Order: sequence, then structure tokens, then C-alpha cells
Amino acid sequence: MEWTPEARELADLELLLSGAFEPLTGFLGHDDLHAVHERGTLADGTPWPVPVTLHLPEEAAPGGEVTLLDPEGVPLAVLTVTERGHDGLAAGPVRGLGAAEHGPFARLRRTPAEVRDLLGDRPALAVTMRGPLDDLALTEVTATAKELDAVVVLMPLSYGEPGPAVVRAALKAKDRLPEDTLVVSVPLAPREEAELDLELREHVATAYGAAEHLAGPEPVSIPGPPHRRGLVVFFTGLSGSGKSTIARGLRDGLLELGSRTVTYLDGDVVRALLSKGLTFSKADRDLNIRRIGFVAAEAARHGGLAICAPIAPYAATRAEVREMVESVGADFLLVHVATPLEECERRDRKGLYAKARAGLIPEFTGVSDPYEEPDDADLVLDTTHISIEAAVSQVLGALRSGGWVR
Ligand SMILES: Nc1ncnc2c1ncn2[C@@H]1O[C@H](COP(=O)(O)OS(=O)(=O)O)[C@@H](OP(=O)(O)O)[C@H]1O
Ligand SMILES: Nc1ncnc2c1ncn2[C@@H]1O[C@H](COP(=O)(O)OP(=O)(O)O)[C@@H](O)[C@H]1O
Repeated sequence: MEWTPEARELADLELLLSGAFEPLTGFLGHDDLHAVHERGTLADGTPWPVPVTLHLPEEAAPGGEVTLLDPEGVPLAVLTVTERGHDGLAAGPVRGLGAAEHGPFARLRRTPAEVRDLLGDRPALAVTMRGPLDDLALTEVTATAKELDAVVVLMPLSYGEPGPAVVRAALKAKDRLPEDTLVVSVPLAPREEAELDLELREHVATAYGAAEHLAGPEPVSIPGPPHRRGLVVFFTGLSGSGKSTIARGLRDGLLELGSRTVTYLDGDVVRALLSKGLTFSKADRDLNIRRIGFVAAEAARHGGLAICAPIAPYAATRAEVREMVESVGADFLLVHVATPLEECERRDRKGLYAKARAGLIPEFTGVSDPYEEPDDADLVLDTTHISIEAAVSQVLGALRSGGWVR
């Protein structure tokens, strides 16, 4: 079978294949994970600080082989499954099929063997970075390299959203370091516990042949002011609750102010194009919402403001979109248009409730399909007794008081 692991698993896979995680040759099984957790070693006593795991679907049974694909569908490796637990965690050795090309800065990746070759007999001073090197760090690196007569190997840990900025910081730092300084991009995902993260960085540096390892300063992340940050305003509610009407009013209000670019993803419009052909089954509704979330997050990644107005009946899927948006450094505002079913049905603007009651539309939200009320809404609006203008101005007010518009 074929399987595309998650971003973090793919990053670990790349390090397993390149030899950066030596002595590991595959994803860890139960005994190794237990030993890592208890003692910071593998089951055989070899020091190893953190779990390196992979989730696989049930079809991946022990004894079978799974071809692991990158997000574009390119085969990266074959995993021989030795274990698969009830939690979905699978273990087994991996065999590489080709160099990984996904993710930015592929040209700056080097395997440990390639770096050791480049170094020849000279010792290396590895500097792992998750943020820029300040003057103090640069002075320390220069002095240590001189003392050891070592080649500086800058290793931007290029995983995830901050990855490209860290690589740029490394290329900039290289200009202020000895000429033979190398920059090697390593997609090492951060581990939650700082101590274990540092230990893992030491392991990777050693695999790259480092005689000495320095960890660069932790990045200071100062989020930009809210009026420059990306924002997704996500309306959810029953059909006829007023989502599109308020969303359109909000879009026009923002365009009138003129201070932000607006991407408008109305539920019906999305279904005519981006999600054309999808049904109203749970799986298709979820896919529809994920697609909307993906596009909205892309707009917000570049500091844009996206307005979405689908029913989005499932809490878990809405939470996924929130996560998608926040993971690109943007903000997410959930507006629950909580007009009760009776009022939506009384309006029945498109005549759909009547049809649903007559059994002509199956799986109709609120009638024959669920709507999970949000308990994490940032704003709740019942439009039964308020004007459209009042509803729009409440949302604009929330955007103003959050600082997203001025
Ligand atoms: N079975 C069923 N259930 C709910 N809605 C239905 C259904 N069939 C068609 N429609 C029309 O589709 C619009 C909802 O589409 P969404 O993409 O917003 O729905 S979802 O978020 O994927 O659940 C919704 O539009 P709005 O009234 O704008 O919400 C309906 O007009
Ligand atoms: N305060 C209000 N806010 C939004 N819509 C309202 C309000 N009062 C009445 N309505 C009416 O309710 C209907 C809502 O329809 P629509 O915006 O298409 O809902 P949805 O997109 O949630 O299906 C419209 O006919 C609109 O004129």
C-alpha cells in the first residue's frame, strides 16, 4: 500500500534516510519507545532521547510493506512494517527510494556522509539554529571555530513555517563567518521539552561529524500588529441563519474602509467551483470545509483577510481549520450565526426547508442532519430580532476592538 505521512513524520523520515538520526534505521516500536520514555535509551541501551514515530492506517499489517509518499505523491521510501499498535503507531525499518525534493531549500540539504566528505580531516563546529545568530553568538562561533581550527557548519533547522526565515538567517550569518563555512538545511522538527530538543540536536550534529556543537539562541518571535496579521473570519450556522448576508455586509464594510485586502469564500460559491461535485455526506462536508480552510489559510498566510461562510456543522472540522490558520501565524475568529432553526425555517429563503421536510432533500442540516453548536465562538449572533446592519456592525466592531481593522 501507499501512504503519505504527516509533515512532521516526513521530516523525521528524511532524517532517518539521510543518516542524521543514526543509529536509528526506522520508526521506533513499542519496546524502544518504552525505553526512550523511561531511560532515554533504545531497548538495547543505546542512548536516544526522543520518540520517532509514524501513524499508519489499519491496513498496514506487520510483515507488509508500505511505500511512503511525499505530499506531491513522489515515493520516498519503503517501510517494512514490523509492528502496528492499537494507537495506530507503526514501526519498522525504512529504505530510501530517492532524494527528498519536497519542502523549500532542497539545494541546501546534505546528508551527513556528504558533509563528512566535504570536511575531510578537518573537525567541524556544528551550529544548530532555530532563529538568527545575534552578535554575541557570532562572536562565540568565530572564537570556538578558531580555537578548534574547525569548519563552521551552520544547520538551520528548517522545519515548518519558520523554516525559510531560519535558512535566510543562516545564509546571512555565513557572510559574517569564515569563508569555508557550510550551510546545511536540516528539517528537524522541534521537540516540546527543551532539554530533549537540545539532546536530539546534539545527536544530529554528531551524525554530521561535528566535533563540537553550539545551539544558536532561541528565536524571539514578536507577532506583528493585528492590523497587519492575517485573519480568517469564519461564519458558521444553519442554512438561512444569515451567514452570507452578514459576510457580504462585512466584506463591503471592509472594502469601504479600504485598509485590508479581502478574500470572500461564500459556502454556495465554493460549492459551485472549489467543491463542485461534493455531496452533503459527513465526509464530503468535512472535505469541503478543509478546502475552504486551506484557501483561507493561504490568503491569511500573506497577511490577507479571508471571510468564509459555510454551514460547517462539525466542531472537530472547524477546530481543524482554526489550527490550519493559526499554524501559518494568522488569527481565526469564529462567528456563530445562532439564529434558531424555527426562524431559519420561517424565512426559508430558498424553499429548501420545505423540500427537506417533504423528504425531497436528504441529510438536510437541522432537519435530518446534525449541527454541532460551537462552544468556542468568538462572537454569537442571533439575527431573529436584529437588522442586517446591526449584525454587520457587531462583527466590524469585534474586528475593530481586536485591532484587526483600524
Ligand atoms: N443537505 C443539505 N444540507 C445543508 N445545506 C444544503 C443541503 N443541500 C443543499 N444545501 C445548500 O447548500 C448550502 C450549504 O453548503 P455548505 O457548503 O455551506 O455546507 S457544509 O458546510 O459543507 O455543510 C446551503 O446554503 P446556505 O443556505 O447558504 O447555508 C444550502 O442552500
Ligand atoms: N439580521 C440579519 N442578518 C442576516 N440576515 C438577516 C437578518 N435579518 C433577516 N435576514 C434575512 O435572513 C436571510 C438569511 O439568508 P442567508 O444570508 O442566505 O443565510 P445563510 O447564508 O446562513 O444560508 C436573508 O434573506 C436575510 O435578508
